Amino acid sequence: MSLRMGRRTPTPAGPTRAAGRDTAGAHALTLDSVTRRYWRGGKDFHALEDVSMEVPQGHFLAVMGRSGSGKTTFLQCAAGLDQPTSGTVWIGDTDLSRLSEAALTRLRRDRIGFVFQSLNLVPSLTVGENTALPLLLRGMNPQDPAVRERSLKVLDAVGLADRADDSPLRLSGGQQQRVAIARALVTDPAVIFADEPTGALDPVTAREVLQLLRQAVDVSGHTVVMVTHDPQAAAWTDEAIFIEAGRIVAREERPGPETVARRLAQLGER
Ligand SMILES: Nc1ncnc2c1ncn2[C@@H]1O[C@H](COP(=O)(O)OP(=O)(O)OP(=O)(O)O)[C@@H](O)[C@H]1O
Repeated sequence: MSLRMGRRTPTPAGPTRAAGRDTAGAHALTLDSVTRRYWRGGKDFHALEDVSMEVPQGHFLAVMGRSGSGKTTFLQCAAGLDQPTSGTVWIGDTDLSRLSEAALTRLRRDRIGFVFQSLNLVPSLTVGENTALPLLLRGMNPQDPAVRERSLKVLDAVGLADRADDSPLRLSGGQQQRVAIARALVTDPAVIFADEPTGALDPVTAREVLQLLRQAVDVSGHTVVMVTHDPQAAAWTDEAIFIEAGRIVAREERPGPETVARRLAQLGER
């Protein structure tokens, strides 16, 4: 699966949560009646239809469903990479639909962490520099000791502080994915979106990566939204939602691998 950049119509930057919602601040991510339509084959096609959900802070959510069900569309709309046709997405108290393109770019840079299946590390930079990249994009000076300190801290959290000066090319796939997680953590984001983060890894390495995401939730209180096909991966999360034809059709709290596999099989039968 790959993330696609969507086109947005800039609107004036403005404040935040709709009047009347009394849960401000309690949720890291809120979707309210989010619909994403495409014009396809001469008619409207709903890639996402009337999706509402709230993800509390410090929650680990798995987004599951068959191929083409709408998982990537969900992730892209939730992460501000694509604009819903209707409905609203909040990151914390910020209504994404009210942000200009520039403000949205800043929000993605400063308040959202991304971990993709493809590793997206820059081979010409060291592991430490790759980790610090979001800070440098924010305008921090690479020579600032605080940058080095912060990247070493998150690299330490993923067990790779001693590789800070290495090239990412000298790391295994699993180690590179750990660097990607460190990079996602470096800005202390409101939400980390992970798109099949273990899709390219063997089961043992996948387990290490899932353990780190779990730790980011349990130890540091981060919020993680992870798209996955894998029931074993979903079993590390607090909740799995199941998407079919653009709608959330089921949810499981504390999902076990067998329950998730059964749910997925049921989706296949519908
Ligand atoms: N730009 C687009 N134009 C038209 N249709 C689209 C576009 N992007 C996605 N779709 C359609 O929306 C539906 C949901 O796609 P999406 O990529 O969200 O599914 P997915 O669950 O992530 O699938 P996979 O697991 O195979 O990556 C699919 O039918 C897809 O063809």
